Amino acid sequence: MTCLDPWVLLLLLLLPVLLLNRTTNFYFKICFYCVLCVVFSVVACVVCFLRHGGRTVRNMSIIKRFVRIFKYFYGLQLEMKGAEKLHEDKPCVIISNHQSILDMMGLMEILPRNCIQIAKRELLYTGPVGLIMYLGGVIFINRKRTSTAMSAMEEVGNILVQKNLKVWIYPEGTRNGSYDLLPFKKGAFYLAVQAQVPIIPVVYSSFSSFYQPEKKIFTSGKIKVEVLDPIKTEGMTVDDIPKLLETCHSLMRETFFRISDKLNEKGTNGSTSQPVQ
Ligand SMILES: CCCCCCCC/C=C\CCCCCCCC(=O)SCCNC(=O)CCNC(=O)[C@H](O)C(C)(C)COP(=O)(O)OP(=O)(O)OC[C@H]1O[C@@H](n2cnc3c(N)ncnc32)[C@H](O)[C@@H]1OP(=O)(O)O
Ligand SMILES: CCCCCCCCCCCCCC(=O)OC[C@@H](O)COP(=O)(O)O
Repeated sequence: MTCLDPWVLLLLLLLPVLLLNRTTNFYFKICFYCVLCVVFSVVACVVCFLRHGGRTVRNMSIIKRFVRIFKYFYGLQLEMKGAEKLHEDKPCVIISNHQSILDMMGLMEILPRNCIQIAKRELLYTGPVGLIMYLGGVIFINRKRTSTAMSAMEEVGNILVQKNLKVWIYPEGTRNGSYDLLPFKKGAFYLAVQAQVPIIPVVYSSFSSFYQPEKKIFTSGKIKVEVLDPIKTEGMTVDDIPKLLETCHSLMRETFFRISDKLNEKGTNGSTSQPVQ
């Protein structure tokens, strides 16, 4: 027995109490999510290096396998509709709503082959997590400098068709936990029009039925995912971008409301959920 043993014992006795308390349970789950990301990233980095020797989008299939385990720890169920639309072997721009760091679980559940993602540059500096993103071929953009972000995305546009790639972009440009979509940034639409490839919108239902950071709620739950029909951009020019953006935004917003559980006035999950049609 070492002198630390009473403390370990105390912690073990306190653990059920901490896990039963809503606030500590919330922080525990978030911390555990970060720990999972870091630990799995370290392991995945080694596997990626051994398998492909460096940065390539093919590493995403390895990353996907690891991240798909996360949902079991959190009791999350994902219900997909129209996922086959993403797997056609053609270049496209995929846009989806972005609610939280938890999105990554939903992303990896449905991510097609040869699909790169656009992320904010700051994520590159998150140690092993940044390294695994780099190895997976994620394109990092500096949101504070529109011109460099635009040219990084333009480069993606140049190779999209040539290398038969897909690109996944969060057009809201930031996480948004409110029960609505933010106005869209324009980069994804410039990219699609520039490369003359279709846009495929993907909508995730609101997490607020099981995850509300402001109320420290994080329970098990279900995420509905709906892949909408591709929107063609062939023949479109820069002048058509505002209308294209508006069409995508309203289609996604409509779908978001339809598949999300409505909150009641207390901000908790009510019984007004609508089934996916
Ligand atoms: C094994 C275990 C592993 C565990 C670990 C996990 C590893 C998992 C691995 C991998 C998962 C990866 C997951 C990644 C997730 C990351 C999520 C994020 O980081 S979300 C933030 C970054 N994303 C974006 O920001 C969206 C893209 N943004 C844009 O497209 C913007 O439009 C941007 C940055 C290009 C410019 O943004 P602006 O804030 O300046 O706003 P605007 O209104 O769009 O543009 C300003 C002006 O520039 C013009 N413009 C924009 N793009 C243009 C273009 N390409 N050409 C010409 N003009 C353009 C516009 O027309 C506008 O002009 P006018 O105001 O209308 O006059
Ligand atoms: C030093 C180790 C830290 C480890 C932290 C691990 C955290 C896991 C992060 C998983 C990647 C999730 C990507 C993501 O969702 O990033 C948020 C950005 O999209 C938007 O950023 P913001 O809302 O504009 O701040």
